[in-house]
Amino acid sequence: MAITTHETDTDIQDRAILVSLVTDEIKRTGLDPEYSLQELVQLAETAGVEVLDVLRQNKETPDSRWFIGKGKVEEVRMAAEALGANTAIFDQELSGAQVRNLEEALDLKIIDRTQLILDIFAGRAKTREGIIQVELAQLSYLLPRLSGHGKNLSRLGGGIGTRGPGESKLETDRRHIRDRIGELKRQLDEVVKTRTLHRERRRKSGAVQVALVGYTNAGKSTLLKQLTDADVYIENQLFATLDPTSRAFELPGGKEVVLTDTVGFIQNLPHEVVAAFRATLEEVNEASLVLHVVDASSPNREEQMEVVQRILGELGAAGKPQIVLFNKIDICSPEQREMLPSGPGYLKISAFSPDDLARVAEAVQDELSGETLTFRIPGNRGDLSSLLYRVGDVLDQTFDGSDILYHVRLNKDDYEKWGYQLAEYVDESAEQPAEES
Ligand SMILES: Nc1nc2c(ncn2[C@@H]2O[C@H](COP(=O)(O)OP(=O)(O)OP(=O)(O)O)[C@@H](O)[C@H]2O)c(=O)[nH]1
Repeated sequence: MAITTHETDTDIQDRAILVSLVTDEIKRTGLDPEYSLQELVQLAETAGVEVLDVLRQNKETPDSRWFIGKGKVEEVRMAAEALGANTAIFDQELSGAQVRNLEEALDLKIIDRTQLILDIFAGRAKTREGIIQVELAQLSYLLPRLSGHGKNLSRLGGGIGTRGPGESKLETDRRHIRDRIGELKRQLDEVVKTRTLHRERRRKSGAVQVALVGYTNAGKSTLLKQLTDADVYIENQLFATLDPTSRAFELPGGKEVVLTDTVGFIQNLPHEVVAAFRATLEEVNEASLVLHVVDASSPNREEQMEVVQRILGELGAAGKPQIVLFNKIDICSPEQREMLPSGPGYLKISAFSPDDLARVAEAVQDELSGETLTFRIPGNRGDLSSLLYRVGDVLDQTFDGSDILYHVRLNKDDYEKWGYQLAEYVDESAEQPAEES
């Protein structure tokens, strides 16, 4: 028997029917709806939901009242009754009216993909910044979906879709929610300011940043832990990491860099999430190097890599130097291994293999170490001499008439930033000192 949505016991186990509507528009995007649905199953399980059945419909356009066709509504109702479901989760975004109509027709709690992701985020956020960002994303999502009386919200029972902003808060009117959004944005601005100060401090201290990015569940946290011995939360679940975690990571040459794990990416990452998490995600822009962790064992590896590149592009980080780490090679089939691209910028690894971790550390060191250049600086340009000392590692200096010759080791990122001032002083005829081994 279906449990009605009037229940308020927060311990109720959500038992859900999953529903996917494949419209012509979705077909045009080229995204695989079956893959999306598989991911929805994983998301639901991550949120602690028991998935009872999965129903699909193909339809040119969504129904404006129920999203799916009327016949399909009846099918969902019958399945829910037969299996004892209390929730229906839709793989696509629903409008407020569609949620209300479906609730009425089915007497089930109605959740869509975005709400499910936001709900997982709400359960995971730990830092103040993360908590503010999730609430902001949830309220931005809910505001345009509020009915005049907020009826759909007050009918929500316990379990998924109800974490984060408390029910009493949700029952208040739109103005109240707008005020709260304004307040959260102010709080977030404060947090962002503090974060910017920290970044400035890190930059001044010369700490080099390396960002781990990747599709959710690719193994970013595992790598962070393995590379730095950090105590990091790892789960075979989506979005185990929500708040960015930074740890010192020592390179083989002894230099320390700051390694940061960011929130996992996913296709159709709700735009409320991207907007609210922009400040966190933009940490990637501060990095000198991006380590793109890929689950090489996933049958959807290529789509996942594309999603990550697209989101990096949206964040303005597409041009960053990048090393692709094909992770979980230990569980890849020989065919999967063979399909992987190889060459510079690609490594095939298992996060559990010490040898592979050493190769990662070496690749990071090589990528960051940059090159040694000789600069011929006129003796009266003390400003350029001090710039060289500030941004590079001056190996030695010799006088040549009124000029000073500097041998300087510059990392690529610094050279990109400062090179324009120094480029015309590079002395290409000078002999480079031998590389340190
Ligand atoms: N077999 C195998 N499993 C791995 C490897 N690396 C990570 N895993 C497993 O993959 C799962 C996900 O790992 P996480 O490190 O939590 O992944 P994540 O990318 O941080 O995930 P999000 O927090 O969702 O972004 C865990 O069960 C890990 O134990 C690997 O090299 N080989």
